[in-house]
Amino acid sequence: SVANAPKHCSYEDADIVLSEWYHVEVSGDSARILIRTANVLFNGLFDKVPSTRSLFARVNVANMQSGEFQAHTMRVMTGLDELIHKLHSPKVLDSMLEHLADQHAVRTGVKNEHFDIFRDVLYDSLGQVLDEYNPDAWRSCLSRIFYGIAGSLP
Ligand code: HEM
Repeated sequence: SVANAPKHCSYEDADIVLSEWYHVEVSGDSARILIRTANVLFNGLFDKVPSTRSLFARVNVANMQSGEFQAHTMRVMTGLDELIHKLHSPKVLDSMLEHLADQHAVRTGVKNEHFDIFRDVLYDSLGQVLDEYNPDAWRSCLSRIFYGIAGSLP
């Protein structure tokens, strides 16, 4: 709804997010960090709304260590990484968000509220993932991203 429309992700906010995210990318261990983070996010979602687990049956959520589920989590996290990298290019970002919105809209049972939960778990996890974490900048830019993907979901 309009009431949930995101705060502006300013150029300066995007700079902060990009430089703090850069730490993950140069760590030399980014794939593992991203998979671990994604598992925290999905476990957080499954704990709060257990019925969402079944949405990931196709990617073998029954075994979260499996290659299928890890490949899924890498698709999600590289997707997020690509979005973060486009925070300075709003037009490109919007078209990527639109594409992701379409990809999620076709998955019956995926709801806007699931993204709110996922987002809040992400806010809580970033402090452990990042060396430096400026929550205001991340909130301002991630709310733009989450609104773009999930704003039109039921
Ligand atoms: C930052 C947040 C997220 C990003 C960037 C993201 C990105 C993606 C991407 C790139 C795919 C693969 C699309 C494809 O190949 O068709 C995907 C699949 C999917 N996503 Fe998300 N996602 C996010 C959050 C969520 C959340 C919160 C849900 C909640 C239920 C969700 C549900 C799904 C489902 C059900 C699939 C299909 C899994 C399958 O392959 O069977 N996603 N997502």
